[in-house]
Amino acid sequence: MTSPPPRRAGAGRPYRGGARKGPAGPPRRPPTLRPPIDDPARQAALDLLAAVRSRGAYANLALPPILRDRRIGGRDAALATELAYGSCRALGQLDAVITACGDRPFAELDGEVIDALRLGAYQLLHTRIPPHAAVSSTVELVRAGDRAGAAGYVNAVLRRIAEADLDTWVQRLAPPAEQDRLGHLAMATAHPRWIVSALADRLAPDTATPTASNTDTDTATDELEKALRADDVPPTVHLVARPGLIGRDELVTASGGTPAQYSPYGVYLHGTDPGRVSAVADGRAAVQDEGSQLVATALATATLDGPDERWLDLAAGPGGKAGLLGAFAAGRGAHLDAVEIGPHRADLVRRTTAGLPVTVHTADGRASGLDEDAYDRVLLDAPCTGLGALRRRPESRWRRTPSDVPELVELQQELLAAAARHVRVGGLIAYVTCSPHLAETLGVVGRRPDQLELCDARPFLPGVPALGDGPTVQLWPHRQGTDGMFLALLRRTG
Ligand SMILES: C[S@@+](CC[C@H](N)C(=O)[O-])C[C@H]1O[C@@H](n2cnc3c(N)ncnc32)[C@H](O)[C@@H]1O
Repeated sequence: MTSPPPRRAGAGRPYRGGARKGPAGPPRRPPTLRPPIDDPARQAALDLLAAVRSRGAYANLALPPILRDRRIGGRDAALATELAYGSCRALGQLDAVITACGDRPFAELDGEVIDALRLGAYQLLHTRIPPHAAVSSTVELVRAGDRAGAAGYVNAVLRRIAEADLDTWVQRLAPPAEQDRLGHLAMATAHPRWIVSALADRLAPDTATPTASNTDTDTATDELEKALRADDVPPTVHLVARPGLIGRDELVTASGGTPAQYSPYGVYLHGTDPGRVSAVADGRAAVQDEGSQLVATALATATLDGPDERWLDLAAGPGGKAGLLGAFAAGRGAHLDAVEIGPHRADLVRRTTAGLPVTVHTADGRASGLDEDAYDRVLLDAPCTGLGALRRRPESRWRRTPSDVPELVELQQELLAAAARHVRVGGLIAYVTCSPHLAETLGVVGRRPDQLELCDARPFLPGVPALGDGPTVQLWPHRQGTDGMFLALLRRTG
């Protein structure tokens, strides 16, 4: 049964706002004249949405200072975080519903009006906040803001949205799953279609073939949906006990956490602020996703013949893996050169590796001037789309575009060629991305320089389940609970 098309809201309303272009547009009230709004959580979420939209802020970096400066804590902080991050994650899906319910082209709406509509739509479609409270609280914020004249329009659109739940809107607006499986999943899980397609290609390359059975396709769709839904689950904080500096058991006791499942150095924190763990404050431990711990540990423990003293990290900022490798190096009489192109990020590497046998170089890894044919172990944790870490960056899925991929692949290939020049014959390179995209992972490794041979990486992640057929490794949030890290171990043969 098909649902009736939604009625559109807003006809006859006085609001005449459009996208603001330059200084023109309706006059604004000075901010100082705004009546105070007693809704700190929603106001914070609304301001975060404005920062993400108007100045390209990263939600996970911009929200903490907003909360801190306004002294928002406890339940209000939790609500602000849920509304702000949730709205960022669901952005494209919310916009589709808003577009269906409004009578004005989305592109012509004022930015502030869009923010309010997103905030209201998120509450209506993704939370248990009663619809009347979601609508009225959002309209109140608009009334108190710079676009007070749009309050009636926002009220009308939100009331129209409230007429149906999320599943109903997905059925109405998404392409039917039988006709367009990926397009339907994109709307249902609030992801851009190209990302759905990229994950589908990586998870089940052969279900796209005409010989794939319906059961294969159903199983692949189930797993794809799990992978997409995992992007909406905020990750547990993981700590790494830097080997030689603090034991894992000691860190468990000191932090009140629990031992990680797979990384021998990992600890899961459950609600404790890592900033309050003294071992983190003094550098014996650090916040680091378990997947990052596993790939760095694999490089440090992979079998190597000959000398094992000179290590290189060719794209090191902000220094998580350099910190772990530096701790391993300290215990083994080795030294790590860490290269990072961004001066600020290079400083972060210096800070996190202070006291360890690590030298940081601010340079382009493609032409760093460091010795060639010289390094025993090389990490190339390449700049990438970050599609394996979308759960950490709420707005990121909507900001990345497919056109980012070829540019990054070119850089990844150039950096891998540089790594191949720096490593000695018989030495090892770990090529790592926090993206499962085929072009950035198997594609780059498939076009590796001739002198690099692919080794089986799986034995160096002992105890980690679901690693597949090898020789490379792809970790997934929905399989191992880690970020979506890719690892290829490459040995130079000539
Ligand atoms: C994926 S991050 C590395 C993360 C790091 N390994 C960690 O665990 O904290 C990639 C880094 O490469 C840096 N980068 C980008 N292009 C580079 C280049 N041409 N040479 C060196 N570093 C580069 C980026 O600034 C970024 O800090």
